[in-house]
Amino acid sequence: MNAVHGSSVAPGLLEIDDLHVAIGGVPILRGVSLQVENGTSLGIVGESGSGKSMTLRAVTRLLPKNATVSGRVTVSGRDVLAMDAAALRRYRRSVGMVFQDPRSAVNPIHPVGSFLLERAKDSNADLRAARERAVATLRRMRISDPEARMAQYPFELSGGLLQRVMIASVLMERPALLLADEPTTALDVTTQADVLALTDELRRESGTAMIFVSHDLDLATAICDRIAVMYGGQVLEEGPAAEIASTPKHPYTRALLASRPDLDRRLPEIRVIDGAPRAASDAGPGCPFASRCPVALDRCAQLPPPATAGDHSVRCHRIAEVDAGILDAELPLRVVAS
Ligand SMILES: Nc1ncnc2c1ncn2[C@@H]1O[C@H](COP(=O)(O)OP(=O)(O)OP(=O)(O)O)[C@@H](O)[C@H]1O
Repeated sequence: MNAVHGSSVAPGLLEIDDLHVAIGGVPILRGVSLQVENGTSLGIVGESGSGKSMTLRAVTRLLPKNATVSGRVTVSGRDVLAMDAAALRRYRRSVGMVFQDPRSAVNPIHPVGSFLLERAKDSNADLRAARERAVATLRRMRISDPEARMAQYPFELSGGLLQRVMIASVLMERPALLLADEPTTALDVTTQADVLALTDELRRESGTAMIFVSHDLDLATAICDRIAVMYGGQVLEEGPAAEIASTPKHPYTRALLASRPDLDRRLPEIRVIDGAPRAASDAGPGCPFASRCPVALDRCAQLPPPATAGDHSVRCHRIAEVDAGILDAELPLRVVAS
């Protein structure tokens, strides 16, 4: 499923360049640079508090009032940070957004059909055509008996079904960009996989690019073209999903992979990385992972700039040794259960 589309030469649909966000003077994002090309998907992965959601919020300027922002965010060449209120409203309407809890995004007192029709009408004034389009989209999302579903209220639908309705309604408008923040975290594992596979299928059909935020590296590598690994408000590694999954380089990415549950062995426990994640607000100029990193050196007190090989970049002083396999014992990709 992983494929890298587009050319690294063509300008991206979305360009984030040296983005800094502070809230009430507390640094949250510390120089995030990312690119998403038309029709491709980027997974942003990291532990809680690493700045994934804040990055998405900065893309739509949905930040707290006391936030200060610097850097550049451009979408199709338009400078998002410089938009006036009217331009920002238009721009936000053009971006699809899906959040963790579908119930928070729908009005509980209206049937789901009214919500879908509202969206279908935006691009088609004819009510009958809008209804047909809404029903077809539900069917495409493999929702059985879509006409009956249209008359149901949100509480009558399971979380998985309601999230599928939400995603269908967002993709119906064929946005150039879909922002999905942990869209399946509230669902059980099997439903998660189904919903994500369908989302990916539909977004590819409509040529929609996606940023998929998740703490689950496996899930993100399964559906995204590229992966950015964030920690402490910074991107520590970025590259093609298949490469990140097979040859992760940053010690933090390796720790994330090693700490996932071992499904092959059906071990129920989830292993965690030793130590607590560090918030961007606590980090100095050094690598934010240094205090938990098994191979940290004194020089990790300064985070190096990204070292790029092909289209895979990593911020780590020990990258040459990682590449040479010298640190494999200290940075295992599988932790053997004791
Ligand atoms: N409204 C806010 N005011 C102040 N700090 C905030 C606010 N929202 C988030 N933060 C802080 O910003 C940092 C990044 O938060 P963010 O929500 O982007 O993390 P995340 O990686 O998405 O985590 P999670 O997976 O838990 O959602 C955290 O340290 C968080 O405490």
